[in-house]
Amino acid sequence: MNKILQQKSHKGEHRISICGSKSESNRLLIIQALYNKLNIQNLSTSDDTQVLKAALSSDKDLIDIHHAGTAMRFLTAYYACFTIKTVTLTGSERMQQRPIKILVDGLLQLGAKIEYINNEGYPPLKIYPVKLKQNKLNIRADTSSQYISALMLVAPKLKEGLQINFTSKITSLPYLKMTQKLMQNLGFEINFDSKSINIKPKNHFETQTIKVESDWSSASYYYSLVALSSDLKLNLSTFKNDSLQGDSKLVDLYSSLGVKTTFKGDSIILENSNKTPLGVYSQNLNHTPDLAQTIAVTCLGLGISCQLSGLHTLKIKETDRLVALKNEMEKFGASVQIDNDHLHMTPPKTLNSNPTVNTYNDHRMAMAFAPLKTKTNLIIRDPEVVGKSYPEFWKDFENI
Ligand SMILES: O=C(O)C1=C[C@@H](OP(=O)(O)O)[C@@H](O)[C@H](O)C1
Ligand SMILES: C=C(OP(=O)(O)O)C(=O)O
Repeated sequence: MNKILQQKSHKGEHRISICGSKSESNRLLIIQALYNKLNIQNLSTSDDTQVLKAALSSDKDLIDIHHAGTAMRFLTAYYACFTIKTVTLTGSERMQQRPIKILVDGLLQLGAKIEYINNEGYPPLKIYPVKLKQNKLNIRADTSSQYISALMLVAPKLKEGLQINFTSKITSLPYLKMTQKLMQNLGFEINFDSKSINIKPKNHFETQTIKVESDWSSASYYYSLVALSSDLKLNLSTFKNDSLQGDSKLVDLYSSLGVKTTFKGDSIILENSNKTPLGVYSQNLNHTPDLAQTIAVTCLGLGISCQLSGLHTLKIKETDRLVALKNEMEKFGASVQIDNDHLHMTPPKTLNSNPTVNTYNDHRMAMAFAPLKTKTNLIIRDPEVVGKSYPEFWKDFENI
């Protein structure tokens, strides 16, 4: 199948079919588990989706979700509200360093019973079956939007729905909008303003079929590749103009990095516009945190400086992505300064040509650096990490 999809067509375009969005898929799997009446097409093939799917159909007392952040957060809310037996929820060594206290405290306000097994504030968690008593909670939204999405997804199945009040600014906002729109498309009632979200209970759910759009975050590596290759034309499917995914902002973000996007049917065509970017590339990426690595590496390959902000969530992801980016971009000769929320990169005059890039168990480190293969002879360590979100990545990439 991939062979056919990836053939170079007669128009000189390389065609790639990217699997369904992992964020959309994982949200839909929770709704499917709660209502049993949802057919999902084009489900993500990512490891993160597969572990969530397996967990939701498991009757074991110990659930291990490996590196999957959304699975950890969504299942914490799911079990805290609906489990009928005590469950231990754990993950990889890194997952046990990724904070979850904000979500757990929110659930405790509803009357949930959750204990930390090792370190307070971090997985693994022991979650007990209880009857919840409250339908309102106050929660910070500035650390990870996943905590809020987790609560939104379980809310309509709670007897009285849920009122979520924010006690801080919201980070990664488009991911909350994705949860909201996806749920509204399925018929759930949600009111969302800058201070709160109110979700009405819903018991009756008609059988529905929904098709997951392909993953825009995965598409970012092809945007980078096109930005770094003057004569490459790619056809990526299946994408739409009115995406639920905030990372569709790639279209704008890369237009000033020399990539033109054309929507054609259910595909996007990417071409190098041959408009060389000028000066320093400055962006606040708070709405698109998963694109930070791709964009920083594109700028390095293009030989332009970047000043990226809005990055404070990067240090609690698969690895501390700010440190990882600094370490690895410096191997190419770049000068990189980071603080809690920023990354400033000045490229070298000439890229070092043989660095070995470490990937820190982070799929996005491997995929973000891959397009530099057009400019250097880099080696990427542990390339199989890409399975977390895009298991077919190397096959698709090498075919181009
Ligand atoms: O809800 C989601 O599907 C996601 C939200 C984001 O996390 P944060 O809200 O923690 O930034 C993003 O980085 C992650 O890859 C997926
Ligand atoms: C941060 C990510 O995933 P998660 O938080 O779900 O592990 C990601 O895919 O870049």
